[in-house]
Amino acid sequence: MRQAGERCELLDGDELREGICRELGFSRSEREENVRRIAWLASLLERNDVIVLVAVIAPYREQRSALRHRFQEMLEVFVDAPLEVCERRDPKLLYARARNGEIRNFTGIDDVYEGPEFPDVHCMTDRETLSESSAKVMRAIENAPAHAIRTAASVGLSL
Ligand SMILES: Nc1ncnc2c1ncn2[C@@H]1O[C@H](COP(=O)(O)OS(=O)(=O)O)[C@@H](OP(=O)(O)O)[C@H]1O
Ligand SMILES: Nc1ncnc2c1ncn2[C@@H]1O[C@H](COP(=O)(O)OP(=O)(O)O)[C@@H](O)[C@H]1O
Repeated sequence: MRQAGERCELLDGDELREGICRELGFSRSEREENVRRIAWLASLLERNDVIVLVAVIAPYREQRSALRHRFQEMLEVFVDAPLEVCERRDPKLLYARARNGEIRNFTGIDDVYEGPEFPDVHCMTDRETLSESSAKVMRAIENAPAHAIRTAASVGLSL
């Protein structure tokens, strides 16, 4: 996206949990607070015409839908894979640690994940390549009305 001249930013749950969300754990209220802070940051960036990719678990359907009104435009991307595929990948060995009881309240093992019923983009990562999944996301952003308006504004059109 940057190569295409877009102003964009990636907010990754993992990284923000070492920064502005440092003291938060994984109880329901802490996950909600984590997502609330990240959404607040994303809305500030959006206000400044930045396209923000928010890579968080955000496990609660109700909170995700409540956040929609905070944004001029929000696309919900479901990065989906069956549990057994996640466990096979296990790049950080967290599933293994959750299975042997070292980590409690782990999403998908002993904690809830309420998948979106009607995501704007559905990436079935066990059946598509990384570039197919990212192309889907890029297409959805390009087709989003707010993006079209911004692009038109930057070339001097009015919609
Ligand atoms: N108990 C438990 N459950 C889920 N995830 C855990 C847990 N403990 C640590 N981790 C690591 O934290 C990352 C998920 O953090 P998020 O901020 O995205 O989660 S949430 O939206 O607040 O639910 C997630 O990072 P990613 O692997 O990059 O998704 C995990 O590595
Ligand atoms: N289509 C796809 N989209 C996203 N990730 C994929 C896809 N296919 C395979 N993967 C793999 O899934 C894993 C995702 O791990 P990671 O980046 O740690 O995810 P997260 O930080 O979102 O939990 C990586 O090993 C990645 O290569």
